[in-house]
Amino acid sequence: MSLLDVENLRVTFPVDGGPDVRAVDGVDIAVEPGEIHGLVGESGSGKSVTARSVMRLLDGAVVEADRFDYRGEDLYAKSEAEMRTIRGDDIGMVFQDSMSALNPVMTVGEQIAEVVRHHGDVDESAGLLSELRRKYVTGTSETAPSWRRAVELLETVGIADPADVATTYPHQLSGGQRQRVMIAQALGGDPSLIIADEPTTALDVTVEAGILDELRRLCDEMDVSILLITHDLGVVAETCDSVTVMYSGSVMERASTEQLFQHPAHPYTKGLLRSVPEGGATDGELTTIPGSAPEPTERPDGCPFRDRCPAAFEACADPLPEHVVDAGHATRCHLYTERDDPGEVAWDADADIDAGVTAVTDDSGEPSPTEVTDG
Ligand SMILES: Nc1ncnc2c1ncn2[C@@H]1O[C@H](COP(=O)(O)OP(=O)(O)OP(=O)(O)O)[C@@H](O)[C@H]1O
Ligand code: NI
Repeated sequence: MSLLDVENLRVTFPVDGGPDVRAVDGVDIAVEPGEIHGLVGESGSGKSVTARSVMRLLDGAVVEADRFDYRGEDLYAKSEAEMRTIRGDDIGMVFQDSMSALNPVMTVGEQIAEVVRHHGDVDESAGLLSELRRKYVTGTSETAPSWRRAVELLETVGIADPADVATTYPHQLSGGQRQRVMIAQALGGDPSLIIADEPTTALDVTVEAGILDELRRLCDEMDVSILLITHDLGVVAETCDSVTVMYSGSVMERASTEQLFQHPAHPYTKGLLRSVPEGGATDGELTTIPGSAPEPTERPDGCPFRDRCPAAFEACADPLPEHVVDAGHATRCHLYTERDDPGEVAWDADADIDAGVTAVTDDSGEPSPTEVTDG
């Protein structure tokens, strides 16, 4: 059973006096126990909205899905009180912006200890008076189990001198250390799933590599699954077991990392892959595909990528089909569907896509759409 299993997720933001914004438009996503699953796509593709829908943190949005199971139970059937326990205890979250996610006037040790106490694994009196004493008089006693656990967690995420660091405030730490503190805090609830939304985007490459290693190690050693959101396929290559590629609110392709890199099926994936240099590391944005993604309100019918796709043809205006490439590997692309007209069956999708993608990245400038409609 998948740890997280979401089918046909649609998220709509009602807009006063304008068309509603359909930020996520039919997304399937599954995270298996013990894996790091990457959610990758350009800015605005709906990655963060998808992640926040798992935490049920989308105020004002209409969230619909055919299935929204976590550990086999419908998350959207839970009460708000049950959700509060799940957030933090069962599902931890790590954000890109550690400075605004952490409390500036509390020591980092205190912030981690608070999550540990909330989780309830430690035997400590937790009455209002002792909370007030901890917060405003002396802070958590350094002999308290929750404090000792906080120091342990800081050590777990690779912080040197954890006992000292625990007594510091967020602004006294580097960006990389703060990211590690947020991971330690997420671990404080002993979660089964950590959702990390671009956790390394603001960091330089060496610090980023250290944190990705840390996530990989936590997944392998601590039995925690991770949904890792990134716009960087280099990060996916280095860190993830499997991956979902999103574009403008839709899933374009799902595969194991190996399948995706060795046999990419969707023209969008192929375009993205061309932005990853040999060796996997990238220095940032995925920019080799000419043009930009449509706003949710200006999405064309059918495949949202068709205006930028070098292999697009008239069927791409029809609703996206799903094509199974291999076990665990699926793509949503009309190039792979059987065509109704028997006169047009000879169809070498790979050649067409490859030709199209080459045309797009050709030095000659403008993309030259491949003629694929005349069979
Ligand atoms: N509260 C909101 N109201 C209206 N539209 C929203 C809201 N939140 C997000 N959107 C829209 O939903 C779409 C998806 O946004 P989302 O933040 O999920 O993208 P993303 O893939 O995480 O991008 P990035 O890489 O920039 O973080 C965007 O077009 C965005 O403008
Ligand atoms: Ni985002």
